[in-house]
Amino acid sequence: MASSANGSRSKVLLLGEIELAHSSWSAIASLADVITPAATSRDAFIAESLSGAFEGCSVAYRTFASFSITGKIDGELLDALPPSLRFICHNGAGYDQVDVPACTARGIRVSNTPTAVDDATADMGIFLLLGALRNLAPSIASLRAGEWRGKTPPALGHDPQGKVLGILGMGGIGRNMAKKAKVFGMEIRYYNRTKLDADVEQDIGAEWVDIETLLKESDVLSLNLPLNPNTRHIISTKEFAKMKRGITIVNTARGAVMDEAALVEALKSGQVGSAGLDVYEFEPDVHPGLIENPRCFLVPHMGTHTVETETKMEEWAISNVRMAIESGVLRSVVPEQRSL
Ligand SMILES: NC(=O)c1ccc[n+]([C@@H]2O[C@H](COP(=O)([O-])OP(=O)(O)OC[C@H]3O[C@@H](n4cnc5c(N)ncnc54)[C@H](O)[C@@H]3O)[C@@H](O)[C@H]2O)c1
Repeated sequence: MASSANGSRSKVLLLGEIELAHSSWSAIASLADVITPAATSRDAFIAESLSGAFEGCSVAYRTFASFSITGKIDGELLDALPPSLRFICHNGAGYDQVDVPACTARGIRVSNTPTAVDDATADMGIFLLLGALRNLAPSIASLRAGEWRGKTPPALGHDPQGKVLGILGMGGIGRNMAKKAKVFGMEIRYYNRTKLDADVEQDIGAEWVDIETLLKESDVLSLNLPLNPNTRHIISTKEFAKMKRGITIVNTARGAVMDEAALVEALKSGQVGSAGLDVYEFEPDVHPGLIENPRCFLVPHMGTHTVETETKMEEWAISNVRMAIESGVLRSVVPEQRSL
């Protein structure tokens, strides 16, 4: 049976719910004691931790939704958690809710769930791309309001065929989306910090361009890069001004990689023709300028919201918990900690 350094049974802190992978989680519960916080707010969580409730926990499993209990996993929170904590297993590909440098400074390793999310999030990207290009939001609303196509006919949409799709951030989701967009007859360009190997580029059928060219030549721009201090507001007023007038913007990454207020202005002026958005800068609040704009095709952060993908993500995150308990290593440590 897995045990901690002092020979006692391992303890796992469960932050959030297990929704689907119940039998894999039961197997964890047979290996380790599972501690669940009673707190429902950050202040109460910190107080509960300081009272010793999580003493001896070496691994934490956390969900995106557990942010409502703990807030950001930052230095303040880590200082309140017991020094026994060595691993944080995040259920999600994007881990901007976790301050990785603060974890690294305390010797805590962080994992995420790469690849498990690729198909579902890229599918959502394609759905938003088509919905925004085809200008579907007003007709969906008018039909539901019992007005068929509305009081005035909806504006004509655009076809994806022959359009340039620019992908900013060509990781797992970007590459998956590129392949799917190709089937719709789109020409794929991308900018990534590191250029893909030539054989991968050829397999996907995508051409690397610098970021200026990507902004200037894309008919549709899809944001697929992580949110971190380098990428926050990577797209704002200055970048919109460099784009083709009437561009379509798709964002399934994180709201704050784009300056949402600047997007609202660019939509108002017509510089941005339409937007398909899954993510927002201040979730769950959505800028009223997006909600009231009929050229915005909006969904509420539904990228991975399928039985199959949520199951895969939970299984993946749980496999990190299991490896941490059994072998003291993580299956998928986040890129920033790979060289440590
Ligand atoms: N909407 C959703 O439900 C949902 C689901 C999964 C992931 N996401 C978001 O999508 C993001 C991408 O996910 P992924 O699995 O493809 O990640 P990934 O790590 O596989 O790919 C991200 C890519 O972005 C590149 N990148 C990083 N900084 C860059 C920069 N400044 N300029 C250009 N490229 C840069 C990286 O080199 C990498 O290739 C995640 O970080 C997450 O925030 C959202």
